[in-house]
Formats: sequence, C-alpha cells, structure tokens
Amino acid sequence: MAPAKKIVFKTKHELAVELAKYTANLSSKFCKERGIFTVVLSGGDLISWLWKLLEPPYADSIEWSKWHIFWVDERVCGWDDADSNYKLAYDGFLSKVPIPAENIYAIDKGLGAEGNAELAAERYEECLKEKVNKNIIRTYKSSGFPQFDLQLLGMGPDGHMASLFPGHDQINEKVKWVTFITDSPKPPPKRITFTLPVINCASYNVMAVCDKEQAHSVAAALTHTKDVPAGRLTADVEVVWFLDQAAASKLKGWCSVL
Ligand SMILES: O=C1O[C@H](COP(=O)(O)O)[C@@H](O)[C@H](O)[C@H]1O
Repeated sequence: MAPAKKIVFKTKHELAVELAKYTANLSSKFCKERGIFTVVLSGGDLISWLWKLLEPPYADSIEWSKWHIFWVDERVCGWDDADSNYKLAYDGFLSKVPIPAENIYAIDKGLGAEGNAELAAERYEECLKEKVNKNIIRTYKSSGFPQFDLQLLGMGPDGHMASLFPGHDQINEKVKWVTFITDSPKPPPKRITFTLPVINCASYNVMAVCDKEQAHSVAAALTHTKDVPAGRLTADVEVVWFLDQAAASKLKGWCSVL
C-alpha cells in the first residue's frame, strides 16, 4: 500500500500547472512502457483543473492517440444531461484533445438515458472486462481487479469520492468492479461507481481538492478517519493529494506549500 503524499498549492492555478506536469510525465512513462495510457476521470471540479493540459507544451507533445479514458463514477442520465460527468469532461477537456472517440468509454448511452442504474453498472463492468481481455487495461497482481495507470479523483465536502458516500453500503463492496446507488445524498440520486478495491488498485491516484468547504473532510481523510470514504484511498504505486491552501487549512503542520 502506497503512503499518501500531499502537496499544498497557493492557488488553483498553480495546482493545475503541477497537475498537468504530473499527468504528462505519467503519460510519457506509460506510453513508452506499454504504448497505452489508461486514465480514469471523475466529475466535479476536477475537470476545470485540467486546462493546462490543453496548452503548450502539453497539447502538442502528449501522445493523445494512446490515451484510453474511463470514469470512476457517472450519474445515470443521458450523455447530454447537465448532470452527466461524461458531458462535463467532453465539453471541458475531451472535445479539445485528439483522443480517438473509440478510446473513450462512457456509460451506456441508452441505459443512462433510461435511468437504469443496476444494468448500467453491470454493462460498465462488462466494458472493463472486455478491455482487460484486449490488454488495454492491466490487472492487479493475483486479485484480477483492473489496474488503471492514473486516476484523477475529487472529493465532496462530506468526504465522498467517486459515488462512494459516507454511511452508504457501496463502500463495502469487495467483489464487484462497478456498483450502483439509487439514493445518493448528492443529486442526482442514481449513479454508478467503481468499487473501493478497483479504485485502490490503480498504479497512481491523484486526489485534487480545493476550497474551504472540503477542509474538514481533507483533515479527516488524511488522518484515516474510517467513515470518510476518501480516507480509504490508497494506490499500488503512489497516491498524491493536490490541495489548495483553503482545503489544507484544517491539516496540522501543512507547511509544505509548493
Ligand atoms: O458527485 C460527484 O462529486 C465528486 C466531488 O465533486 P466536487 O464538485 O466536490 O469536486 C466527484 O469527484 C464525482 O466524480 C462526482 O460524481
């Protein structure tokens, strides 16, 4: 299990610049080693901090054609719905970089629009299994869980990550790769989500959090308070918390400002 590193930035701007550098370095490592880079996105504010990847020197140097994009969680709705994490990522990031459309794996369009959370979760798990069989996604050691190269995650003020919410049973799932929730405390209620074992198998996990609303949960998560889902985040190689000063303000001894 990788220890959690944390980096505190003076501004969101600086966080975005470092996030781009971190992502580009991993892209180059995995593209060289495997010819493929599997990236998992979350929804929420995270997408707005990816802007630096759309600028020089990254926009032209990243091997976008080798990227494969997945979602750690998705709201069960149509692709064009304002709640859709796919739409958020497409509008803010994916439509601006030349990742081949066939390398972008969104929730099943019909099941999303229909609102069928259970089947949508099953279908997404099948999609992951198919990518494992095609050697696009690696598997984690002997457990057989999928292992993504990089996951870019966010955390809500209540400490939820992906759609694993405090006090809800999805966090305890140990067998399935993808599960669902129909009574999410944060709207919309129907969502699908990677399970904790899948999230924690990733080689590199970045948790990017800004703003003071999240400060209590950041402190709780980084002192491993068990009932805060984000406090259970690990990774195979490295987990790094990218924080702004407001999000880090309740941490004791957070002086490592970059
Ligand atoms: O609902 C969700 O919330 C979390 C956190 O979002 P944020 O707006 O507080 O950054 C997000 O990571 C997740 O993907 C999303 O579905």
